[in-house]
Amino acid sequence: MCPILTAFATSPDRGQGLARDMRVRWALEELAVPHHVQLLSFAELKQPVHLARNPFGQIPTWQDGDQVLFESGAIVLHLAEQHAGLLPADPDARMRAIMWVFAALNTVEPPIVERSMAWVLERELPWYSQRLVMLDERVRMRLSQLSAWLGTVAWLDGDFSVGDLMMVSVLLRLKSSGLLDEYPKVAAYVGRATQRPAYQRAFAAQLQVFLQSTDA
Ligand SMILES: N[C@@H](CCC(=O)N[C@@H](CSCc1ccc([N+](=O)[O-])cc1)C(=O)NCC(=O)O)C(=O)O
Repeated sequence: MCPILTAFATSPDRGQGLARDMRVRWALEELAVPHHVQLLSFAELKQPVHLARNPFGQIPTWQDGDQVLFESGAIVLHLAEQHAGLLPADPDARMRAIMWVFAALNTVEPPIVERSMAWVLERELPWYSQRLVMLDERVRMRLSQLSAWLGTVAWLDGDFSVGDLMMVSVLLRLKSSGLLDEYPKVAAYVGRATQRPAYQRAFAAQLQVFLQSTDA
């Protein structure tokens, strides 16, 4: 039985690859793991059968036989542990790659998501433009720090790893903001990663879902 990844049947991002199944799709392609994608409607997310997989009623989830996981970070790390290619063999380098996954999810993603959700939920409110200045500055701080860390290296810590996959996945949510372009080293880093054939295959697969949906 092929493992199953769940994803949106109709993603609000209209095929831009911003929903969090994309980072799992990317890892699956990097690791060449056969899998089936089960597409769920928003209503199905909240049905008991999916809540049994993820109590928060969200995608992605990963089901491999009796094992069921939710949280894209946990799924990606599980895949990286199970299959060679995204985690170094050296124990210290391995832990540093995992460290960068947490940095992506816990330090870099929060200001990016807060900025993105403010646009979705607050852009009509009178104080939005003032708040956006602060939100942009908090994102710029992380981009500036990443830029300084990257310096002249290709990836965050040695070879491309699960840490880079997660960091780039988080940064891509800034694609339309223009903020990435203010930091050429970070923009080039994201560009390098999205040129990877595995990313391209994963992106094409999720785009196909949108193109085949009634929303296209
Ligand atoms: N921490 C969890 C969060 C998962 C999550 O946020 N899932 C979202 C989709 S990815 C988040 C997302 C949604 C849309 C865009 N977009 O750009 O349109 C980007 C990201 C979801 O299922 N939402 C449905 C719900 O909560 O009812 C993880 O990393 O797996």
